[in-house]
Parts: sequence; C-alpha cells; structure tokens
Amino acid sequence: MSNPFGTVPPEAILEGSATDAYFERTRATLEHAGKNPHVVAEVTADQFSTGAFEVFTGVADAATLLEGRAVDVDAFPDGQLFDGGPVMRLEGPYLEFAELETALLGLLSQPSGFATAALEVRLAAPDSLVLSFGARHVHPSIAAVVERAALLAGLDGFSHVAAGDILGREASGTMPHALMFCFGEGNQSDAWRAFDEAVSEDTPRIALVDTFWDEKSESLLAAETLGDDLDGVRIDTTGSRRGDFRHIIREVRWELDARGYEDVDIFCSGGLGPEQLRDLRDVADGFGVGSHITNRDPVDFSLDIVEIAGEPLSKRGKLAGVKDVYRTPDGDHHVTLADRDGPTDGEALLEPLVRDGEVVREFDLETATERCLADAEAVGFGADE
Ligand SMILES: O=P(O)(O)OC[C@H]1O[C@H](OP(=O)(O)OP(=O)(O)O)[C@H](O)[C@@H]1O
Repeated sequence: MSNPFGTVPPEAILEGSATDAYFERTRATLEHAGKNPHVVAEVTADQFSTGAFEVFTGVADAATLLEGRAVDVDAFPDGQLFDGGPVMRLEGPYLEFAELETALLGLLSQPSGFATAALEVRLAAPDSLVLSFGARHVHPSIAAVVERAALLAGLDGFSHVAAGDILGREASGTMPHALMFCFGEGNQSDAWRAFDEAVSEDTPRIALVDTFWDEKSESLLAAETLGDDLDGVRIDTTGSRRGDFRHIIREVRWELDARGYEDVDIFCSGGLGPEQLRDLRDVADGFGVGSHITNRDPVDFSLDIVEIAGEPLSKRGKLAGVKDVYRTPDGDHHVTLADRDGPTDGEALLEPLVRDGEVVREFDLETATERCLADAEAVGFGADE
C-alpha cells in the first residue's frame, strides 16, 4: 500500500524519472558522445502575440523542480498574464535539466489553464462570492493544485478540505443532496435544523433548496425553519429542470423578500461559467463553480532550445535567439531579442528565479493574486463587452 492510487511520487519528479523516455535516451546518447552543450531554452505557448491572454502560474513548483541544478532560470512572476513569447528561460549545460522538461511543462501547463478559467469567472462576477467546487472532477492528488489556481485568480474560497490543509485556508461549502436524502422528502426542516445544531458556529447556514420540491417552496420552508439563523439558500437546480434559471432565482428572491427574509442570500451552482455569472450576478449573491475551471485544457507550453554555445538556433516554426518580454503601460505585450533595446516605457517580465541552482525568489499567493487581477485590468482581460 505504499502507492495505493498509482500516482507518480514527488521523489520521481524531483530526480527526473517523471519524464518521457526519449529524454533518457538523449542523455545516454549525449554521454556516449561526450557532449553536454551550454544552451538557452525557453518555455513558450505562442511564438507571437495572438491577443488571447492567459494566466501564468506554477512558478514556485518549477523553482522547486530546478533547485540544486547548475542552471540559471528567469521567469514571469506567478499570476502574470502573458500572450506570446517566452514565460521562462533556462540557461546551463543541457544535461542539467534535459529529463526535467516533461515535469516542468506539466507543472506549468495545467495550473495555468485552471487559473485562466478561474480568472474568467472571477471577472464575470467581481462583486459576488465565488467558490471553487471543482475538486470532484480531478484526480484527488491534484485537488490543491486546482484550489490554489482558483485562489490565485481571486476566487473567494474553495470546497476541498485537504487542499485547505495544504493552502492554510479553511474549506467552504454548504450541504449536499445526500444529506437531504438521508432525512427524506417532507423532512427537509429536520435536515436543516440538525445541520444548524451540528456544525460549528462560524459555518454559514446555507440550506440546499432544490432537492424534492419547488425551489420557492423549499426556500420559504428553510427561512421559516431557521428564521434569523438562516444565512442563505443554495439553488443547484439540475439542468433538465432549469428552464429559466434567472427567473427562478428572481422568483425566490421576491418570495423571500415578501415575507421579510431580505437578509437571506441566494447562492447558485451547477454547470456555471462566466456567461451564466454575468447573467445572474445581479440577482444571486454567490456562486459555486467547478467544471468551468477543471475542464480547461492545459496551456500548450513547450520548451525549446533557442541558443546553443552562444549561437541562435531553433527548429522550423520557432523563433531563434534569446528573448525578452515587456509590458508597456498601455497593456501591450512586446517580445524582442534580448540583445536589442525593448520599449523605453516597458516593464521587463522575465525576472530571476534560480541562480546556479539556488532559488532567488520568494512566493506569496496574496501578492500573486493582486498581480493577476491588476494585470487582467491592465490588458483588458475578461472586460464586459
Ligand atoms: O457543475 P459544476 O460547476 O462542476 O459544479 C460542481 C458541483 O457542485 C454542484 O453539486 P452539489 O454540491 O449540489 O453536489 P451534490 O449533488 O452531491 O449535492 C453541482 O451540481 C456540481 O456537481
């Protein structure tokens, strides 16, 4: 039972065996030929800007991976938005990092995809409570990766308990339909009352109100049952019954208000993405979002050697030479050769991460979140049309 779920252990990732076989064969071949050239390699998604910004994250994990190797690494800060050109640059003898390419790209690609999708929902409802509910859609061993990406993008919290332990944040949530079933139809009040009695005082009392009856009937019943103790209701109406979800939410709001329950908030979940949040943000108080975040494809990063023994080179379709990337105050993204002048008012985005194997940067999630949201504003990411 040392590895009951068959996951690749951290030791394998750090030592380089979490790799594609062709890198092991490359090492064998280069060692056989007595070659280990000094190279510069870049991690890039798109060679040229496309206007489609994405969030860069996973930098701390990349630093952990590369620590102790005789390489210098420069990278964008965690949470920076990018669009074309390198987000990371590695320099050193090629065999110092050859086999790490597979793990390095994985550590960056999937979290960056999650964070980009999470930022879309954050910006779609900037004033609403938005929680990440997507842990159920991914392998449990990476749940904290999802939740960290959600926090990085400015979401207010997440549902996963073990991720909370890792990230130092308490998991949030309401109650599942399973709880309602255990009390049975007609006994919803018993379920909500028992929940109120059982959970800690600081747990919000948010009743799930779509299980057996109409959302309006169950919401009013929850309000009558818990009175002033009820903080909110959650409506998770299944897709086949949803009809006009906005109308359902407005109707519940109306009925609660009509009976003096103006302080009871309405939370929604189930298949929600940025489009739905924009539509519902003025009638609902908060949202739980899962699959929109976890279904996101990884960002398609690749690592390419761009200079070898001081000479620029690249494969066909890629851009040779060491590059720098700048952001100008107008939000424009500039990719230039590193030995040419960048824009005079440009901020260079590639910053030292590792120097001769030593990690030279500190990581702070709150700072990364601030950067992510400020950068999204600077480049107009997620702006309402
Ligand atoms: O659709 P997503 O955005 O991925 O949302 C994540 C999940 O949260 C809701 O489930 P709920 O908490 O109601 O689960 P339950 O049916 O087990 O109670 C929703 O129905 C999804 O299954």
